[in-house]
Amino acid sequence: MVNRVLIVVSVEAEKEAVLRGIGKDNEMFNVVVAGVGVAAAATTTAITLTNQPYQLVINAGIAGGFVGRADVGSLVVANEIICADLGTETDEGFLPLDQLGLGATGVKVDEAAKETIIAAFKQANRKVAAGQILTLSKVTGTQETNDQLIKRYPDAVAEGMEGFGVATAALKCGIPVLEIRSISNAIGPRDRESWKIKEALIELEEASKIISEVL
Ligand SMILES: O=C(O)c1cccc(C(=O)CC[C@H]2O[C@@H](n3cnc4c(=O)[nH]cnc43)[C@H](O)[C@@H]2O)c1
Repeated sequence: MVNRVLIVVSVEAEKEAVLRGIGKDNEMFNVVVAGVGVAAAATTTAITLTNQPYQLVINAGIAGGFVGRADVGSLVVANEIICADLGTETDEGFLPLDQLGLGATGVKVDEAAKETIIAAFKQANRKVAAGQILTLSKVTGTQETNDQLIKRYPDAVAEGMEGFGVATAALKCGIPVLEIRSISNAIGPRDRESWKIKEALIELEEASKIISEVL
């Protein structure tokens, strides 16, 4: 049984969806809006974690799903939170920070909490995929970048823009972390009109309700 959980989202609409799911007076959870991107996510998470004790941090929100791995309208749960653009370009391709000996680019999630939540999603007949969730500082908008990412990360299911920031802050504060997102769009050539944000927020609400029942 987890006593207090911090949920970090990037925009107000995600916070509202999460609160509809968990109940707005649920004292077990604190939902904070960090803003978009790793810097906002890391600083907000670190400041919040130093103000009060927490037993778990969850980065939640909407995300892009890799085609064939995570469909629009489904849920994704990270087994590892990866910063996919921290490193260097070379003539032979991208080299991540860890291969340069300069630090880690992945944070493992809390295994027990992850398994509990995946089982609960399945029990509730939600469509869910588990795998790496990539953090990028820009949304993938071409087929070429999509193809490079799926080649570099065969286990990746989705991409967002905050996970690694939240995870790094949680790691440095010694608090376990999860990343859970609902898929609003397929990753690939930019087609903003096709994003199903309303539907993804409804699914995020469903996911939050289930999370509040099992944690
Ligand atoms: O316009 C709206 O109503 C609205 C409501 C909720 C969220 C948004 C966002 O734009 C959230 C940005 C947030 O979404 C993540 N995201 C979603 N799809 C992708 C993607 O394909 N690649 C990377 N990130 C994605 C990301 O974490 C952003 O912070 C708008």
